[in-house]
Amino acid sequence: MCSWFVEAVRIITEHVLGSWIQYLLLAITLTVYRQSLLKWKGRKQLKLPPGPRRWPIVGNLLQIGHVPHLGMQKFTQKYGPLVYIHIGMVPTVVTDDPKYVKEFLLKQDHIFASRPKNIASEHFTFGGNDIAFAPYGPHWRAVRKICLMELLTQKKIDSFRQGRNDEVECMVKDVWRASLEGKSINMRNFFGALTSNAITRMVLGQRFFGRKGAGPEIAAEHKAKIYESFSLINAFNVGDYLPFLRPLDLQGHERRMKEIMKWVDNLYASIIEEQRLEFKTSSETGPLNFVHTLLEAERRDKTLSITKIKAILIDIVAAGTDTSSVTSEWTMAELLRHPEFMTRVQKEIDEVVGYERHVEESDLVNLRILRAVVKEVFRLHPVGGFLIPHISMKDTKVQGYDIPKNTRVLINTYSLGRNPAFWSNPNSFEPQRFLTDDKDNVDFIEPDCRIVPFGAGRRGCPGATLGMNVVLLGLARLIHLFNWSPISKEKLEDSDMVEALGYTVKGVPLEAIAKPRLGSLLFQ
Ligand code: HEM
Repeated sequence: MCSWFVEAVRIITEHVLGSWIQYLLLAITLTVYRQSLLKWKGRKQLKLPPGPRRWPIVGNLLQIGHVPHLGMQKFTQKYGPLVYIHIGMVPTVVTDDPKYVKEFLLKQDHIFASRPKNIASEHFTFGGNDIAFAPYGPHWRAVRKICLMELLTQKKIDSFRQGRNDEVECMVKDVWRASLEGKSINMRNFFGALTSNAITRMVLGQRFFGRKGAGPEIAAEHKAKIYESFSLINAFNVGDYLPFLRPLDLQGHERRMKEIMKWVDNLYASIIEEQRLEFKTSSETGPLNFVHTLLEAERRDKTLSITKIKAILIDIVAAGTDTSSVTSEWTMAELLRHPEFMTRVQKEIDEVVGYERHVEESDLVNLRILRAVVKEVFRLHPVGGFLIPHISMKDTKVQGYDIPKNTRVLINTYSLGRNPAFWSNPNSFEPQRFLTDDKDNVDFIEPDCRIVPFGAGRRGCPGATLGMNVVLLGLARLIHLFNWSPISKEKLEDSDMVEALGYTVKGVPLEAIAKPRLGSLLFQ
C-alpha cells in the first residue's frame, strides 16, 4: 500500500461520491494504510530467525518438496537450528535442535501449548472437540484432565492388563498357525490387529479383529479410515496455507475428510448407544470401558456432550493404534537387519524370564536391551516426521529471536534424531548408545530433549505408558517364542520403508518368517 493509492481513493471519492461517504472511505483507507505500514515496520524491527527468501503469496511452499521433514531438514542444515519460513501465508518456525525443542516444549510451554486450527482438525475433531488438536483453553484443559485423571491412570491401565495379555496371546497363536503352514508373516497386519484390539477393547469395550471381533469388513475399514485420516491430517493441504483456494478443494482432501467422518461418526454413535444400554443393564458396579467412564462423567458434567465424547474416543483410538504398531514394525525390521541384536534381545529375555513361563508386563522394565533397541528406533524412525504442530499464543523471544504471536512451530523429530551435532554416526542403528550408563532402567524420555518420541510438556502424550506396554509385550513374546528371519535379504532392504509423506511414516509392509522356538511354552 502506498501514498499514490490513498491519493487515488481521495480523487475518486471527491469526484464520484458524496462528501460524507468520501470522508468515511478516506478514513478507512488511511487506517488500513497506517496499520499495514506499522506492521511492516514492526516486522522489519523484529529479530526473526534466519530463513530462505520467500515468494509472494506461496511463501516457501514450493521449496519444501514432497517429503516435508526432509525439505525442512535441508533448511536447518543451511540456515541454522531455528528457521523462519512462510508456508503459503502461514508464518512458521522449524527446528531440529534440542536447545530450541526444550524452549518450545518445556521452558516456554505456557506460550506454545496451543494447536493451530486447520481444515483436517476441523473435520476430524467435530470442530475442535477432541484433545490432540484442540487449541489451548478451557475445553482442552477439561478433556485432558478427564484423560489423565479418569481414563489413562496407572490404575486403569493395570486393570486392563489381562485384556492386553489375551490379545498378545491371540497374535502369538496366529503367528504360530501361519508358521506351521509355512506362510510368511505380514508384520504390519499382525501388529495392526494387536494394537487395534488392545486399545479398542479398553476404550470401546470390543475388539475389531479376529474371533468375536466386529467382523473383518468393519475391522479393515476402520483401520483404513484411521490410517487415511492420519495421512490427511499431516498432508500439506493447500487450503490451509492459501485460504482463498480452500473452496476449490484442489486436492480433493476435504471431500475425503467429510466421507471418512460420516462413516466414523455413524460407527462411534452406534457403539456409544450399545455401550450406554450395556452400562445401564450391567451387574458390574463400575465402568467396564472408556465409553462407560465418559458416560458416567457426562452425568456429572453437563458440558460433556455426546459430540465431545465421540471426539475423545476417536482421538484415543487413533492416537493409540498406528503409533504403537508402526513402532513395533520398525523395531522388528531393525532387528532383522541386525541379527546380532535379535540374538542379544532373545538372550536377555531368556535370562530374565527363563523357559518355563511367558513374558509378563512386569518383566518389561528389566529388558534393558529391548528397551534400548526401541529407543534407537524412536531416534531413527519417530512415528511422525514432526510432532503435532504447536502455535505461539503471544509474542515472545526464543534464544534471542523474536517469535510473534500465531507463529506455527514445527519440531522436526526426524532430523532431531539424526542431527550430527548431537549424535555420533547419526544414520546407523546403534542401540548400545543407550546402554552406556549403569542405570537400572532405559527410559524413553530424554530430559534434554535430544529425542522426543512422545513430545513433552503440557501437550506431551498421555498414553505413553499404555502404548509402550503394548509395544514391548508384543515384541518380547514374539522374540521369546520364535526365531525370526527375513523372507530374503533383498526383500528386507526393499521393505525399507523410505519415509513417506504422512503422520506415521511407512513404506512397504515388512514380511518375515517365524519358526517356533519354545514349542511347549506356546500352549501354556
Ligand atoms: C508408541 C506409542 C505412542 C507414541 C510414539 C505416541 C506419540 C505421541 C506424540 C509424538 C504426540 C504429540 C506430542 C506433541 O505434540 O507435543 C502424542 C500426543 C497424544 N497421544 Fe500419543 N503416542 C503413543 C501412544 C498413545 C496412546 C496409546 C494413546 C492413548 C491411548 C495416545 C494418546 C495421545 C493423545 C490424546 C495425544 C494428544 C495430547 C494433547 O495434545 O494434549 N498416544 N503422542
